[in-house]
Amino acid sequence: MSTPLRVAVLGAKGRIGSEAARSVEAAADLELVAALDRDDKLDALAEAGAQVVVDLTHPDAVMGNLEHCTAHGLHTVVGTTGWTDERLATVRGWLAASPSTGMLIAPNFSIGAVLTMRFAQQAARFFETAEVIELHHNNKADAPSGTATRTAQLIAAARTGAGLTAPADPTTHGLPGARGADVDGVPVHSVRLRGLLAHQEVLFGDTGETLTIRHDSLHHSSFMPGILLGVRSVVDTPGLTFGLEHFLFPGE
Ligand SMILES: NC(=O)C1=CN([C@@H]2O[C@H](COP(=O)(O)OP(=O)(O)OC[C@H]3O[C@@H](n4cnc5c(N)ncnc54)[C@H](OP(=O)(O)O)[C@@H]3O)[C@@H](O)[C@H]2O)C=CC1
Ligand SMILES: O=C(O)C1=N[C@H](C(=O)O)C[C@H](O)C1
Repeated sequence: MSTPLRVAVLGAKGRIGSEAARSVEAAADLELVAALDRDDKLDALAEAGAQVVVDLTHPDAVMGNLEHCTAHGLHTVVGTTGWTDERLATVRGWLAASPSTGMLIAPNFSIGAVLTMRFAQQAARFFETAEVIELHHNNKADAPSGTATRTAQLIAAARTGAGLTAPADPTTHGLPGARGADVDGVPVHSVRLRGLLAHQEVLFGDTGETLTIRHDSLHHSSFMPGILLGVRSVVDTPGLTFGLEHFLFPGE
């Protein structure tokens, strides 16, 4: 048997980070060499001989972590949210200076969520109107969720690809926020409720019919196969990969 891949988890005391650390430990081909959280020194990653670092921390922390990891040639698998075009441009710059290093940023690691995004992309050109509702636990740091933002971007891109434009919203009376956040012309609504984990509905409507695509992550275990796939794949994939679909459906 070949030597296990040495993996570190950042955010290892958190909701998803703790589950990820346990999953890495349980995988025969992986070795958990560091489980770090707030206030731990990033120098511990190199000292532990980590090859891949999984970041499941906070949008305020992720950029500093990735700058350090990339500068030290550590591959990264990133579930932390808060991605903007500017942030992606910044990490691309770091990776360009470290050309053999790989980074996977995945808005969602669960297979059902990745499929939801794909189905939404396919449906977008057949329906004039589309809206996204994402529902999460009430301790989530960001809104809209990374998954909902990506879903809306993919719907908008599919519309553009089909020569369609977002329909005008005729709302002239309302309270601020009532129509959700506008992500590339797609309204995105965020619900935060104790008891929930991570859920999303993509609603499409056209003359006389609607289509609803719904996904529910009921436990953090839903994200683990995707994280492990990312860890095993990123070491052979230099540069930035955005979205788990590139590793789930390679070549498509
Ligand atoms: N892509 C995906 O599939 C998924 C992504 N996520 C994302 O992962 C991130 C974490 O979510 P969740 O586990 O719910 O959040 P939690 O708050 O439960 O966990 C985050 C952990 O990271 C710690 N932390 C904060 N800053 C740092 C730092 N600089 N270095 C190391 N650790 C740090 C936090 O410490 P403290 O509590 O002291 O702040 C906490 O223990 C979010 O961005 C979330 O959206 C979550 C699920 C799935
Ligand atoms: O914070 C969470 O819990 C989740 N965050 C990710 C997101 O913002 O899309 C993925 C999933 O929705 C769980």
